[in-house]
Amino acid sequence: MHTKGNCCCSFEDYKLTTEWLMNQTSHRPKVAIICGSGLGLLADGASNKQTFRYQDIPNFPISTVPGHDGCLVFGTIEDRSCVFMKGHFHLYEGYTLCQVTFPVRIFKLMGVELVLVTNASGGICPDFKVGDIMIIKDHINLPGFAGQHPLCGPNDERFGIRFPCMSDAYSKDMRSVVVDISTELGCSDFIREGVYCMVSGPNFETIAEARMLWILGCDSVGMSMVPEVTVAKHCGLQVVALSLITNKVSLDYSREEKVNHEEVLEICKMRAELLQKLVTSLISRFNQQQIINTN
Ligand SMILES: O=P(O)(O)O[C@H]1O[C@H](CO)[C@@H](O)[C@H]1O
Ligand SMILES: Nc1nc2[nH]cnc2c(=O)[nH]1
Repeated sequence: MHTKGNCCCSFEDYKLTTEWLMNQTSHRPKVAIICGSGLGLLADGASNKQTFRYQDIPNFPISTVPGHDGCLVFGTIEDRSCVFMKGHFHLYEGYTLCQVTFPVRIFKLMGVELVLVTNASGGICPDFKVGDIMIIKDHINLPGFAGQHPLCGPNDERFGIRFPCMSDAYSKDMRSVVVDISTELGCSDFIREGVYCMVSGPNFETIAEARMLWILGCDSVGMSMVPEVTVAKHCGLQVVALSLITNKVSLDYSREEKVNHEEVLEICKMRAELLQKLVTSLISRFNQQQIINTN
């Protein structure tokens, strides 16, 4: 791999990994599901599964965070091939954003059309409760403001244009499908919509930082997803993103609770089944409505 700006992967690196995977599996997924912290269980609902450990896939980074299994699972849901990332990558692990987003371009080259991202985040909006699921309607790329952006460096036109538009990263139509499905599943009480802010982590927020994020318009905060969504949008993939509110972020100096990663994983376990139902129904609805090309 060569390095230029934040970019450390060449088109040949992406091609090599894609060809390797396509030679190993007959699955040709149209949907990729990126499972956030503790949410790898989302893959359990698929059948005809074929699993690859990240360390066995050429050029793939390796997961180092508890709650991220570190494997790519191909499987079918409602007769459609999907690919699940059980665990994704973070800046705080020491990866470049090129490495963090590497799988997204592999999905693109494999023929994926829709990326469904899940993650865990802290609720800033005081109305949010632990266990709520926030449909992401927009994001703030805080590391991006400081130049930590996955598209910095030479632009490869084979993936997308130099200056991509991000104002429609999370399509309204897709978001309304999620709302409809949650009503059908009887879980609309847990569903919220809001703005996710990415910070680099790995520390959780100070109270002053949390207050600043609330003033800036953020409803929840986490340490992932925005680079993957940015790269997905850049290469023309559709995106749906769901964030599980695993804790309430303290905006008040008198609050005694202290957040920790174990609590985050515990809440993910508690909501995994519901999220799995939601994801499965979403994939089947997208198929029915031919939001995903069925060829
Ligand atoms: O965004 P995901 O990986 O779901 O997880 C969130 O939870 C972890 C902290 O507990 C961080 O990795 C944060 O980003
Ligand atoms: N930055 C951040 N990431 C999280 N992931 C889960 N909860 C949180 C949180 O409160 N803050």
